Amino acid sequence: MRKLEAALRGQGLKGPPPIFLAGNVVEILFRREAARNKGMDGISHDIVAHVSPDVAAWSKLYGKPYLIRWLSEPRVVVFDPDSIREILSKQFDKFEKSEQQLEFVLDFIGAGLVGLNGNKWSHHRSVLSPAFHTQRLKAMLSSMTNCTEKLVEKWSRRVGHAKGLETEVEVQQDLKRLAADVISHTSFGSNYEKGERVFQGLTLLGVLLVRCFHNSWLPFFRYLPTKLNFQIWKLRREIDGTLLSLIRERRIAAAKLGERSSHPYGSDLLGLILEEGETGGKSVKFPEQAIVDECKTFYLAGHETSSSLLAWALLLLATHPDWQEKARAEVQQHFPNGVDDGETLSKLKVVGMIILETLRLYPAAGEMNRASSHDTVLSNGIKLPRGTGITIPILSLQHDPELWGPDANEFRPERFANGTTKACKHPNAFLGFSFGPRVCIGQGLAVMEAKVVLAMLLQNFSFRLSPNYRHNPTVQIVIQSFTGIQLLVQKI
Ligand code: HEM
Repeated sequence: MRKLEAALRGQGLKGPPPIFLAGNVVEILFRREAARNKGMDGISHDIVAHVSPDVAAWSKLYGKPYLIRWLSEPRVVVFDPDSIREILSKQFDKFEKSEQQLEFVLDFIGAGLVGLNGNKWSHHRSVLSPAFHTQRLKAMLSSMTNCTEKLVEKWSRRVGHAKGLETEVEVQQDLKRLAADVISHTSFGSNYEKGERVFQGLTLLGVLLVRCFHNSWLPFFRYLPTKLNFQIWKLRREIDGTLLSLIRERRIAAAKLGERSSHPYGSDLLGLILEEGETGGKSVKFPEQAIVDECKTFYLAGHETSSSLLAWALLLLATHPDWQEKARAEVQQHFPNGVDDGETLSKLKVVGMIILETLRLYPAAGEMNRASSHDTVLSNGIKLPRGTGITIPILSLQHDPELWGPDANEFRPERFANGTTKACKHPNAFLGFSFGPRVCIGQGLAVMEAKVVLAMLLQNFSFRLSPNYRHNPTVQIVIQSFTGIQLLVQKI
């Protein structure tokens, strides 16, 4: 690693001085925590220096790109969209996720799509992709509307029906519950209650693993027989056991149904994966543990990301009443009687632009990491020896005035009127769902969910900002508001 770092510094890359074992991790966490504890003055979408103060300060001090050390891994923080396109797409086969980057993911959800590289990754991706095709997702519309209906009822009870009545609601927490409900239903259909138990277990596991991560510069800490580790191991066994029993029940039910049904395993995500894994004509069968790990992956990748998007979208609509009105008018035009048709969702252009602009200003994933798996040269001349870590600072890139113009920190959904590639000076500067072969596999599901939820909420309520709201976006797995999002909600 020392040789590798010397080779990077030899090319003129500079960065903050690392400390023994921890590299720059402690300073990054410390800076982010200090910003979070301080909060922001007023509502501004110019949030890079607040959410990623390390990136804002070090890119000014050391230039772009700059060099950090994550524990023992030297990482280049890359800002230039051409280099990012090479890493994610053009030279895709030369970049993967390093063991160090994946340690937490593998401990948490095992070897699913997010945590795999190489041939294993491409096998999983080809088995899973058909489950996310638009036509199959449309079958999930009623799951999404049913879950959202429960939230509409809950808020209606709280707000009351009389005209002019307005109540403060902390929407972020409720939207997290809604997104968990949606992912439980879309993943497990009628077995969603068992699915919910799994997801509650995963939430606790995440908390325990973060505690464990704080000691991760002690070598082998994860393997020591500590009380914390025993708790983690037990919980992991329970979660996997529940998922395995679900899979076996489905297999028995499918064997009974035989050819009498077009989707004998069920038409939720679990059923579709089982169907593809068993009968999709793939040469290598999908083992049970792989399915277990993919179910956990959907939860990790699809829960907090979706709720982050929804919560920020409501905040932005509450603070931009003109866009709230435009979006509501569009929803009322295309869905006069509730959200009842998956085909028509594609007509929600304004809502679609609002979703993209929300993800640009408040991307759920604030950064992505890779490592070079071969000695590689980027077209700007930077040599990346094998094993070099790479950070792509999505948040910073999506707020860069040089790419997005002087209004980069303003909410202007119309910039997406002609799609993501025409929204700014570089066709690949929007990274909300990433791009290239590892583009978010759940993008279609996430956008469909966001459209359904926003449409139903706009049909039923109007939103204004509560004076109790304090703007404090921060990274806690995803970018979310540290103290929730308080809105004044009125029934319409
Ligand atoms: C607003 C919601 C979402 C956002 C913003 C989002 C964003 C992203 C991003 C940026 C990546 C690339 C990460 C990387 O390469 O390091 C990704 C990958 C992924 N996402 Fe999403 N995601 C969302 C919803 C979902 C949903 C609902 C699911 C599934 C149910 C999902 C499943 C995945 C998976 C499995 C990957 C890994 C793909 C691979 O490596 O082949 N995501 N997502």
